[in-house]
Amino acid sequence: MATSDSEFNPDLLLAHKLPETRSTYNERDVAIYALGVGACGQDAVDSDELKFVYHENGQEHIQVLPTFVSLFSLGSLTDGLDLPGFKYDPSLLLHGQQYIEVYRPLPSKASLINKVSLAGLQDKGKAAILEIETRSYEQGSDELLCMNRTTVFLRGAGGFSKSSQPFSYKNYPSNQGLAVKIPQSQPSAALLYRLSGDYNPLHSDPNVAKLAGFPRPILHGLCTLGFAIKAVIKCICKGDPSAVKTISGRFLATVFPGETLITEMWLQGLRVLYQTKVKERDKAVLSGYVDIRGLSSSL
Ligand SMILES: CCCCCCCCCCCCC/C=C/C(=O)SCCNC(=O)CCNC(=O)[C@H](O)C(C)(C)COP(=O)(O)OP(=O)(O)OC[C@H]1O[C@@H](n2cnc3c(N)ncnc32)[C@H](O)[C@@H]1OP(=O)(O)O
Repeated sequence: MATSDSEFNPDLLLAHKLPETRSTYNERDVAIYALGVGACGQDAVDSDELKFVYHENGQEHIQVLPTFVSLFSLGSLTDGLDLPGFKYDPSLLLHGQQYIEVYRPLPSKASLINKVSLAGLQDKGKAAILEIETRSYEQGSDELLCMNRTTVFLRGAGGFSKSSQPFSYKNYPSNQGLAVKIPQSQPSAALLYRLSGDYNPLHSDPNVAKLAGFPRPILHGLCTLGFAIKAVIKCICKGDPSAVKTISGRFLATVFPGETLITEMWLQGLRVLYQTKVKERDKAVLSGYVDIRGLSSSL
């Protein structure tokens, strides 16, 4: 029997090949990103952060925050995806989680090829949870630089399972997942962060935000993640971004630009557990972990 493209069809969906994307960046992009997640926002000569925006002390290259690689997972995808055999409303999409692995120190400029695949789909009844994996290779050397797994929470797209057991697909094993105050994000935080490439109007246009069910534009999840991981690098890694191996984060609640983010962290061996809260509402908005390569002996 023929099925229409909008009817749920797991065979069609899981066989669907997502297009490769390309990312090219330079030191200017790296610095704009760092400013967008608050680097030097409190102190323009902060010795832990100046290296992310400037050739401090004549250093040869600007250093790259590990969360910068999350930008490679966006590519052309922020405009939405046509998925055969699956129907969803892009205006109700929320970023649910981000998982990042960084395999080597990031160059301050590069051209990358991003291989994109569907890593998971789950029916949660009121929503569908879709996971997209992006493996980024340096053009020329074909060396794998990093991997992002992006979870999107598609409100209103659940309830598609055809049997009594909710549909659940994952192509990877499921065992993968001090207190510091960080500055108040500026009311313009989302407008600055979007210059790093996520132009979704949910973060800038009051009318689009209202249609999606929010009183005003909300902050990009990856901006909150960038603020949180920068705090972990400062407090636990002594400012060394190359100490970060893996990052995992789940977006628990929305953040509005201008709210104060507080990140708390706990060290368990080489894993840092962290939680970010909005101070004004005492609400947890992000939690997760960072796996680090080693600890400085003075910690
Ligand atoms: C098909 C389209 C693909 C497009 C391609 C996209 C590729 C890349 C694009 C990336 C995204 C770009 C757009 C960016 C948007 C943003 O940045 S939005 C801002 C950041 N995100 C947020 O602010 C979301 C904050 N979180 C929330 O508002 C809520 O947590 C929630 C997501 C609305 C869920 O809350 P709720 O409805 O109350 O869910 P629950 O009842 O608690 O749980 C139901 C089940 O869902 C699981 N779950 C809950 N939260 C998440 C989550 N964040 N991620 C993943 N899964 C989640 C939860 O465990 C429950 O499951 P079960 O336990 O099995 O029942």
